[in-house]
Amino acid sequence: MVQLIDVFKAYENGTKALKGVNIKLEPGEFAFLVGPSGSGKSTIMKLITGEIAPTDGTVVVNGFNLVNIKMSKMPFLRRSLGVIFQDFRLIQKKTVYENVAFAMHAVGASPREIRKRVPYVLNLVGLDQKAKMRPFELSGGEQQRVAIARALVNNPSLIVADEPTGNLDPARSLEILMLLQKINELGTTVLVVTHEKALVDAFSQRVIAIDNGRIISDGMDGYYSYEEV
Ligand SMILES: Nc1ncnc2c1ncn2[C@@H]1O[C@H](COP(=O)(O)OP(=O)(O)OP(=O)(O)O)[C@@H](O)[C@H]1O
Repeated sequence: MVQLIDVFKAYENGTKALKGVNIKLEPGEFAFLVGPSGSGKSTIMKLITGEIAPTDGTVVVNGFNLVNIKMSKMPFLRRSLGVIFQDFRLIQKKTVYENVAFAMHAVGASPREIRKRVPYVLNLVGLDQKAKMRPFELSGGEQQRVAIARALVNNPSLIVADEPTGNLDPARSLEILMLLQKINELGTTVLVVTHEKALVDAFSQRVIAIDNGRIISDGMDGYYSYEEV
């Protein structure tokens, strides 16, 4: 599903963001990626979405080897992947329904498929009653749930979320992670970047800890190794 093998990333200014990273995420897994600011979390997310390329090593996502992927294959990778950001990135002029429908329209879904699927995902994230509202009329937690519905609507096999609770209060953050866990239980692989220890501790899930471009622990034991650094 996701495999990083001996991945190195040096940015153009010489910053060595990743120094030999190995991560394997099996289909259907849920994992947190944690680490201090500047440790390389976003770099890993950008490698997985194909936004940037590694300097060395191999990145395989949903069966696509991103090191030598043909440009013509990129839409297929993108379709198999849902991405969630800290700042929601919704279209303010569109309603909740339209924001989610737009993601289906963009990949060529028929109006009939859109009419069937959008209400289903809005119901899944608990927003079926707010379909006609626009993002500015919603709370932060609700806006993030729209973004989750949008990420889910094309039925991706993997969802990656980069600090999805960074703009939310603790109660809303917990709700969003519980929703991502529910989506995982329905079969989608989920990788969540966060630096909020309390949140990670609230879940019994795999925690991959990175520091200074290297994986320093990976398992179900939570944050311990990370705290000791
Ligand atoms: N485009 C870039 N050009 C040069 N250096 C970069 C670039 N993006 C990130 N870096 C550097 O790479 C390292 C890892 O950055 P990255 O954004 O992956 O960290 P992070 O763990 O996501 O941090 P944060 O929690 O603050 O978002 C840092 O030293 C950062 O300054």
